[in-house]
Amino acid sequence: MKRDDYLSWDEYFMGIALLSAQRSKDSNTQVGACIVNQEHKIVSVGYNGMPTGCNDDDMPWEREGDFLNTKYPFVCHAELNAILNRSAGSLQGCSLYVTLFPCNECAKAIIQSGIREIIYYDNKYADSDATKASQRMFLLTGVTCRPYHHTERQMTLVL
Ligand SMILES: O=c1[nH]c(=O)n([C@H]2C[C@H](O)[C@@H](COP(=O)(O)O)O2)cc1CO
Ligand SMILES: [Zn+2]
Repeated sequence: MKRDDYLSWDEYFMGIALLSAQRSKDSNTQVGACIVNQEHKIVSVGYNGMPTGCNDDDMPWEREGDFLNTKYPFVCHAELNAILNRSAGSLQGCSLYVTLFPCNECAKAIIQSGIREIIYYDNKYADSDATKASQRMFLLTGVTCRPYHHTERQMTLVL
């Protein structure tokens, strides 16, 4: 008999975004992203972290203080990493599963890459200007955004 409690596509791809977020060294916000093509094949994943070659232990992870002593000018966002990490092919028509609604800088990269759909898990900075700018650009360019529909499924991985 066919098993019926298998993961839906949305659960599967958001699950991979959530798992990827667990690689983040950011103690405040861990973000994961998973890019999927129209054939439901994963083409890339990413999480927020310092640029390759910038040692995590030598970089600031603070949120406040002098700008250059915070993480903000340095950290590479999960969505940008996922866009840049793909090994081959175009992202035209792809969907992005991401654990946090994209900021305006990532929105630009998302639009330029050809990604046409965003599924986001959390939108904790919904009131920020960055989010408002993203929404404006997504609306203008026809990139659809939908919140992830939580299924309340609990999963435990024994690693
Ligand atoms: O869309 C995003 N993608 C993403 O990877 N990030 C990262 C950058 C930072 O490491 C962290 C945000 O830090 P904080 O919530 O402490 O301001 O999340 C942040 C956003 C939205 O701001
Ligand atoms: Zn961003």
